[in-house]
Amino acid sequence: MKFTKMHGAGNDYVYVDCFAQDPPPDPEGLARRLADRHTGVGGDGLILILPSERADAEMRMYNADGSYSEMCGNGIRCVAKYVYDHNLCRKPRLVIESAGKLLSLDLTIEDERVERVRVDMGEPILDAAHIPTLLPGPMVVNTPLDAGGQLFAVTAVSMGNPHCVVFVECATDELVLGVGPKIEHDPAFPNRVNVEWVEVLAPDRVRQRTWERGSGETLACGTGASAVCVAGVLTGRTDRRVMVELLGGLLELEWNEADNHVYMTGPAVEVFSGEWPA
Ligand SMILES: N[C@H](CCC[C@H](N)C(=O)O)C(=O)O
Repeated sequence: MKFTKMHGAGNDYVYVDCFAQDPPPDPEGLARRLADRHTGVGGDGLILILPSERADAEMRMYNADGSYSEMCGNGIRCVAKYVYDHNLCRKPRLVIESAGKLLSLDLTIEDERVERVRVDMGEPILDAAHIPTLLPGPMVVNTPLDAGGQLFAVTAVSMGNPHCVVFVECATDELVLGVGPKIEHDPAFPNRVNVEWVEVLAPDRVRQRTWERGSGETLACGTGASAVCVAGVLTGRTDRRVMVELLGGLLELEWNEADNHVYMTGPAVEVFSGEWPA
């Protein structure tokens, strides 16, 4: 099986082009094997690129633990790059399907290759029941959550996948790596949850570390940065346009007031290709 390693701001996945080969029969198990950074290719998970009847391509994303995710922001930028650069569809605007949702992406092309992508992430989902979370609604904004014996004010946002945003003075390892997994598995989040730890540097700039559902700490999380942008506005901490500093790079986010859509702009990089024994 041929694969391509790509990353968006350091959030790296193993991509399998299913235009050219059949989808793997056990993507969950394959994701676990491929993601292992010692015995596999190494990555935060597996992303399948498939033909679609409704869009230019379909993305199906699996975390490092094999769990399926409805959406992946850094991943969809790389899917767009792969589709364009590998001549599956050479248009400067692509439509990609993920979990039944159609997303449109605008490509920045230099020397015939995609360098950066602007993704229309659609509208954030704020209704507690649809995050989903058992925390009291209708929306979860600065809501107290006891995790690891500490009380945090959390804001819950779904971008198709669930996020719990926590604004802190300093995103320490104790919080990110210690409390992160406790919140990921907290019964308040029936489908588990991605956890963003955010330092506000200025109304238009934040620093984010992410404990991801199913993958642990990643160098960047695109849907997470989208959730952070929304949570910053809801809690009065940031403007609607914000630069998000992540361990692996910078993402530009906007929660547009006119159409209520979140727009994310960032890089997409192809690292290498290889063969994996069938
Ligand atoms: N771990 C996430 C999926 C990957 C999201 C992240 N890598 C991104 O760029 O959005 C989840 O289970 O919802």
